Amino acid sequence: MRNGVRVRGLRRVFGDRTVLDGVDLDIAPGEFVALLGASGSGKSTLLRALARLDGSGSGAVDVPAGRAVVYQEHRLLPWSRVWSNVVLGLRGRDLRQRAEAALAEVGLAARADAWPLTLSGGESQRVALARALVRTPDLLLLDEPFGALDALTRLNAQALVADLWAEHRPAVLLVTHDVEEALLLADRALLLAGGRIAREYTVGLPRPRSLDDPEFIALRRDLLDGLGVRAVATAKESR
Ligand SMILES: Nc1ncnc2c1ncn2[C@@H]1O[C@H](COP(=O)(O)OP(=O)(O)OP(=O)(O)O)[C@@H](O)[C@H]1O
Repeated sequence: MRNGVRVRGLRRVFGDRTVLDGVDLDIAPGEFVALLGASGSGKSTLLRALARLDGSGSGAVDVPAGRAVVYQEHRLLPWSRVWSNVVLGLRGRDLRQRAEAALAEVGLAARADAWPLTLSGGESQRVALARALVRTPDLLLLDEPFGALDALTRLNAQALVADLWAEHRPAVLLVTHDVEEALLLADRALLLAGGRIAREYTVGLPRPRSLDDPEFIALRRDLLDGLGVRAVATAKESR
């Protein structure tokens, strides 16, 4: 059976700085959760704990064994062809076929034999998504995966992630600075502040979501308020 995420009382201290101070977090199987918070609030630290890349915290962290992480920078190996990057570290037969199937899902079947340096930023990020998909994760951890993309490419990448999530239904934790991105994609948006999940917003809007929906706009304002950026929101809305 698929399982989700259960974190209780997670604390992580760097030197004399307590970054995570008793985080409780649940993500149900198949649920899409966005994590927002000020720069330095500990979002990536929490994501790394869920990825089990950092075992130095205290508290209980239960996560599914099948996990995949996508970072802001795609981390493709330049000396390996695209398909081989997708299945990097995997063993078994049919690796090429599995890579091609995952690349087809992100619209890059034709680039299987390309070198990573010949790809655009958006294409590289789609390869990174294919590399995550091919592992059929129960938990997909996305650390600002679209942060380095231009606005249009970013919108396309968000739509792709929405489609892939609907198709495969992993539990997702998406770390993002982008309130609209969180509200377009997530079932819940969490605000990390003071080392804890300080606020939680349920995004009960039907998908696909529209930026013009009055409920979307109201939620966006709430979240920006929570992040303490009301002035920016007002300026943007009055344009
Ligand atoms: N390995 C480390 N050693 C020392 N301090 C660290 C380490 N990793 C993170 N920190 C500190 O912990 C705090 C939280 O970092 P983290 O990267 O989790 O924040 P974040 O919310 O993801 O920030 P941003 O939105 O800017 O990416 C920061 O002050 C950072 O300097």
